[in-house]
Amino acid sequence: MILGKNGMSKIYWGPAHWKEVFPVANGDRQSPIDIKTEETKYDPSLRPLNPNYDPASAKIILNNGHSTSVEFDDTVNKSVLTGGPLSGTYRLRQIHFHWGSNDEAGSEHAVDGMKYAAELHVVHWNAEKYSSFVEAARQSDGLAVMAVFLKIGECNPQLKKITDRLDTIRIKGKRALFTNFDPSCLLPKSLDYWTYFGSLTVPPLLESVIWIVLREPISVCSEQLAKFRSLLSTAEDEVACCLLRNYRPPQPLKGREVRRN
Ligand SMILES: CCCCCCc1ccc(S(N)(=O)=O)cc1
Ligand SMILES: [Zn+2]
Repeated sequence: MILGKNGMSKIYWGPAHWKEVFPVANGDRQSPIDIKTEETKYDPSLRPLNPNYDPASAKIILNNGHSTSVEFDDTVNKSVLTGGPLSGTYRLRQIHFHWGSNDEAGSEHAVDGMKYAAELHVVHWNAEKYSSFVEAARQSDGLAVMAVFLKIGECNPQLKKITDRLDTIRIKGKRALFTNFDPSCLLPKSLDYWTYFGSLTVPPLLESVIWIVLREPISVCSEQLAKFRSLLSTAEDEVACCLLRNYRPPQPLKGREVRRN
């Protein structure tokens, strides 16, 4: 572990320093990106997205210090994503969020330079070809992440199921039971999407993600976002520090194509 002058591990120094520990940060297929809609290419071979989730797969909600996630049982093919740009069946692993210190920014992907207030990531892995999430995370077609933009507006009753539990997992490392939850309830009406080949947006930044970015945002109100910002990035025995922002800025496209259905 490389420690910085303030004794913090370099990872927590933020995106500008990640390349010192993870050289792939300067790779050819890094995420997120700014999607320039005029340059996206219609691809008739892209199929409709087909998310098929069982609410019983939901297990726990946790605060890992850099986001809050809901973890699902991915030992069987009970909650899967097929269709879209994907060949084969990708198994649901977890969902998590990215947000900013105010409502003006917080999403990781941008659309024509515009950032939304937050972004939901629905993380799946290629269980047809690989035997575990960690193995899949090292393969170029190992992961599929569906990104949903959160736009400031009406409070979102479906998101309330998550924001109402955040006060029980304020401290890094805390987890709580969280079941009977189908993440499809957080998807917009339209499943139209952009898709491109990219990476994890946090260390180890592995270039193993087929990104599927939904074009229609869902709504979130300021009060709900404030609850995400009140999560702590610190553990019990540390001086409390709020998780005010956890988004990586857009990365160079390096010639990649962004397709749309
Ligand atoms: C070898 C273990 C890898 C754990 C990677 C966990 C992770 C999953 C998704 C994302 S995100 N923001 O790109 O959707 C980031 C990190
Ligand atoms: Zn993410």
